[in-house]
Amino acid sequence: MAVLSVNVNKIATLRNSRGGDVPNLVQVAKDIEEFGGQGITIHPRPDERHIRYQDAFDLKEIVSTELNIEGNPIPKFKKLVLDVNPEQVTLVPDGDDNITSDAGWDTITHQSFLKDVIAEFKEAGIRTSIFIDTGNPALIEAAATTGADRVELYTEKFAVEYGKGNTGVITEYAEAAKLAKQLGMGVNAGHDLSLKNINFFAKNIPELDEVSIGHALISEALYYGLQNVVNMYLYKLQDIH
Ligand SMILES: CC(=O)[C@@H](O)[C@H](O)COP(=O)(O)O
Ligand SMILES: NCC(=O)COP(=O)(O)O
Repeated sequence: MAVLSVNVNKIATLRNSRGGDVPNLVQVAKDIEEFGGQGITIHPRPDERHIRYQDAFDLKEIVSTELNIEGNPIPKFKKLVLDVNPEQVTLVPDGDDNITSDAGWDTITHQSFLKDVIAEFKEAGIRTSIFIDTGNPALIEAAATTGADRVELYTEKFAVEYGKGNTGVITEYAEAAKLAKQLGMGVNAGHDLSLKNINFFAKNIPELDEVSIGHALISEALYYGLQNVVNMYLYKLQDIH
């Protein structure tokens, strides 16, 4: 069964909206683990509009499952990750002013940059993952040459097309996952995964190691409650192969 890593960016967004400490990010992360969550994901952005760099240190102290830090490896992000030493780092090619992540890496153009960054993180004992688009096998092949442990399949297109009933979109994800595994990499996935689409996605991607889910999960928790939602995802991910 794929590991469920809960992205808590939106908890930090809510906290920051009042400038205080409600909700308390560390407590929410502890509760998510208590409810069955198998990982905590954060994506500190350069303007720290939701996750602050200090949050990464605070979470490292208490996360007992797996801390995954996502971001573009600009110098201050690299330093943060090396100082915090999470279980996993996911490299995402975001611009500074991105509203959210909107593309995977061009692993061909940035092959040597990624190789160097990945070597540094691996040296520190941190598992590495590269955020990647599907549909072009050459990008997965180039990802493998960087030494990355895993790829994270960027699932926005899947979510949009599946939402319109175009279930055939899964083929490019299935092929990308299969190729990544053949090349010796693990397979993560994320972006816009939700209670509506997670079961179909996971059922069709037997190679799936981990999903990171935030925006939809926190929105769904407004209706069902956080504990129920975590368990609904676990149920939809369990033993489906
Ligand atoms: C890498 C990725 O897929 C993103 O979904 C990201 O982690 C979410 O970031 P925001 O919460 O800033 O939209
Ligand atoms: N890596 C994807 C992630 O952490 C969460 O993305 P989203 O569910 O907030 O779209």
